[in-house]
Amino acid sequence: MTPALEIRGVRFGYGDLTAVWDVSLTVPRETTVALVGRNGAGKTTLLSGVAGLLRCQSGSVLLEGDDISKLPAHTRARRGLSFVQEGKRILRELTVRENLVLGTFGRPASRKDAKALIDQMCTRFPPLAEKLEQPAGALSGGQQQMLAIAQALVNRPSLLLLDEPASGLAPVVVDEVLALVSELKREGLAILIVSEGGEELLSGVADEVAVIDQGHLVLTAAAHEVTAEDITAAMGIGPDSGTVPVAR
Ligand SMILES: Nc1ncnc2c1ncn2[C@@H]1O[C@H](COP(=O)(O)OP(=O)(O)OP(=O)(O)O)[C@@H](O)[C@H]1O
Repeated sequence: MTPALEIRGVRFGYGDLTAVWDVSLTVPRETTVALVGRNGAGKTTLLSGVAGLLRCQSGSVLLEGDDISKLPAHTRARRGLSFVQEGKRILRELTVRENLVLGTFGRPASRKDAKALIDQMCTRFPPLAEKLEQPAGALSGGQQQMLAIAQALVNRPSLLLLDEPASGLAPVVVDEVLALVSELKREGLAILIVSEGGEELLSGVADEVAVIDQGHLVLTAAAHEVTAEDITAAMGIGPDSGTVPVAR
């Protein structure tokens, strides 16, 4: 079956700086792939490039078999790619409802369909339903992350890119976010989730793991076939480095 996402030998960077070198990675349908790596390894750059926020210096990106490498970000969104950027990219001054409505603009929906999609999110995320007419900035950190994910879901994606969705959240909220990721996977979504640590592995959310270091993909494996030590070693984190290792 054609994979949800196929990344073939891509390079992405900023001006003269190349931050991701010749990376190839596949995300099969209904599969969650965790992309892990140290600070500055190139995780966000790779996701931003796949989403179309950075120009492809070389290589190609295929969404459900179609080459989207040259398409602008908004067209990729319309094709079913949703990107939740790190740091809760919601509009704090707008209400929760308005943020959700914005999410429906990626793939044009009739007013009736857009309303149905927002109703679905209210059922899925009761705390958002309760605060639908309040400014998004009034939500807790965890609820803002839920809103960011809900905003991505109303785009009816076939591929969801999640950049460190658990970052800065209380442990109980991290568990909620990871439970949601598992649920979305069960519902058939393909997910590429970035993590600096190993939360996704810990909770068994990821089916596959890809490790990136200094812009190079250094390990890809089925999650059940690698140990925490394999991953830590691939990340270039030694036992004496002082960096918290990936836990399992
Ligand atoms: N806007 C930018 N302009 C120039 N260089 C950048 C920019 N963003 C990132 N970089 C550089 O690109 C490299 C990869 O950064 P990137 O943010 O992709 O890493 P990361 O693995 O996501 O790290 P983190 O976990 O800290 O977010 C780093 O050397 C970083 O300094």
